[in-house]
Amino acid sequence: MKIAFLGPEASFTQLAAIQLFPGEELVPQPNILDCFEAVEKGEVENAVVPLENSIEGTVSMTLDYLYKTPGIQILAEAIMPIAHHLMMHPGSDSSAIEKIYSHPQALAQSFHFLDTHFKEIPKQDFSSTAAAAKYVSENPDRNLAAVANQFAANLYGLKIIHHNIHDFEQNHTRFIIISKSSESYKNENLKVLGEKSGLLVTLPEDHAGGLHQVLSVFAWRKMNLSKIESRTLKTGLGNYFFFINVVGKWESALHHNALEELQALDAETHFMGNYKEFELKS
Ligand SMILES: O=C(O)C(=O)C[C@]1(C(=O)O)C=C[C@@H](O)C=C1
Repeated sequence: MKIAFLGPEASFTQLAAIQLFPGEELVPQPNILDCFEAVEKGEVENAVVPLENSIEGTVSMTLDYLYKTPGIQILAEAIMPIAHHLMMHPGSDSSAIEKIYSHPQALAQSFHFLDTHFKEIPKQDFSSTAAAAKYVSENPDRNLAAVANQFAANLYGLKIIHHNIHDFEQNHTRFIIISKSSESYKNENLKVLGEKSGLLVTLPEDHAGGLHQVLSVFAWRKMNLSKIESRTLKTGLGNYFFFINVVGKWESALHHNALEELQALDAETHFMGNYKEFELKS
């Protein structure tokens, strides 16, 4: 089985993919869009992408492509502890850092540390923490630094100059397995933390109480929502879709006619799947 992941090697997403698909062929992708396209084109069976972080919140590119890519299902979620370190080429001068590179999520999760200690040093977004580490290792003649994990430091031969620079100790990222199939994902080696369903809902034309109507579909059925997040449709200010998580198993008739009721409200609804949440090691 081929699995796409946000690469290159030693990205946090790869660390998640290795635990989710031990022994399978992992195919690194330059960015999150490429992961979705690889699944959509059938180049791979599944992909692992980051969805949300406990410090910085949702990875907006993932949410956007969940909405935009037709026929995508979520097969599972996986929660992994995240530790960011600041690293440089061993021969570089850590007192004269020229620029700090990393994924925007990693820079944001380490914002206070970087603003306190390296306020004047320019930061630059990269497609992943591992890509930033790889770039720093390929430019030993400049005093560059990357925010990445221990595996990236080892793989790309970088020296960690500051450990655990993420601003909050409890730092976890939620990854999802995306696929065009809806077959259930199982992994006996991972602890199951819970179960939920994901829905993407676009409200009927903007009218007072529209969101209330949508939420009431869940409320009177006593469907517990663990997340509801609005995200711009990019069709103009104030136009949103909502990503909604319903806790627990997606029961039979009761929950299914919730989808019919949402459609009846002209709330465009995509059911992304009923899936388990697994615990990963860092
Ligand atoms: O850049 C990486 O290494 C990734 O796997 C992406 C990502 C993310 O987008 O959230 C994954 C975990 C961390 O939160 C930091 C970055």
